[in-house]
Amino acid sequence: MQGSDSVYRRLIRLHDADEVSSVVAARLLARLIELQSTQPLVHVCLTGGDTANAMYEKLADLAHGSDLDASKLQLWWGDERFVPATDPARNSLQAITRLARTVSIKSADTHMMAAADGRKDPHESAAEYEAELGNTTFDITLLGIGGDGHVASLFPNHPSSEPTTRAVIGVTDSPKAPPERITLTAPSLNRSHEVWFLATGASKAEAVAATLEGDPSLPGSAIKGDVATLWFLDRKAAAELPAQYSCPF
Ligand SMILES: O=C1O[C@H](COP(=O)(O)O)[C@@H](O)[C@H](O)[C@H]1O
Repeated sequence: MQGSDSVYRRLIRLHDADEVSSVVAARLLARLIELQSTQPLVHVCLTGGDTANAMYEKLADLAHGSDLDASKLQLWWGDERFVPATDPARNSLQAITRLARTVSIKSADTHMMAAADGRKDPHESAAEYEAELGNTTFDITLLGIGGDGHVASLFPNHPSSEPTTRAVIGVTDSPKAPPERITLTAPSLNRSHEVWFLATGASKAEAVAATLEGDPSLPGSAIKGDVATLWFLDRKAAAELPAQYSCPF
C-alpha cells in the first residue's frame, strides 16, 4: 500500500503474534546483513514490548551461524523505563539478555539510555542521551504501539507527545507504569530510513486503525521512515482497519 503522506507504507498482515515475531526476526536479520554489505555501520533503534521481546528471541536463534557481523551494529533505544539498571522492566535489559545469547555486541556499540541511579533525573538523563545520539540517522527503527496508542514513551494527550524540537525527553507521570521514562521524540524517530511497527492482539486494534488513518492525537501517526514504513500486524491487531485496508498485502 502506498500511503499518500509517506514515501512507502506497507502493511504485512500475519496470522498471530508468533508469526509476527518469526517474520520480523527473519526479515530483520536479512535486512541487517544486506545493509552491512554496503555500509560500514548499521544503526538500529530498538523497542520494548512483548512482541519485540519474542522477536529478539527468534532473531538470536536465527543469527547463530548466520552472516550477521555484530561488530558493524550500533544499537539504540526508542524509549526506556527509568528504573534501576538491574530492574527486569528495562527495555534494554530485556532486549540484550535475549540477543546476547548468540550476538555479541560490544558495550560501546550498545547505546542504552541511563538507568535510575539516584544521581540524575529522567530529564537530565534525556539530555545526556540526546548528546550521545548527536545527529545519528537510524537505518531501521522498531516500534511497538500500546492499546492507548502510545509509541516509544510518547503518550496521547500527555505532555510527552506535545510538539518539541528536542530529540530526547524525560517523561514523568507516565500513564503506563513505570511513571518515569526516557523517550526519543517524533523528530528523532523520524530520522529513520525505515520504521517497522509491530502490533499484535485485539487490544491494539483500535489504536492501529486510528494511527494508520492519521489521527493527529496519536503519536504514531507522525512517525515515518524516509524510505519506508512497514506495519507488521496479526489478524487481531488488524481487525479494526477500515475497508480500504482489507485487500491482501
Ligand atoms: O511500555 C512500553 O510499551 C510499548 C508497547 O508494548 P507492548 O508490550 O504492549 O507491545 C513499547 O513499544 C514501549 O517500548 C514500551 O516502553
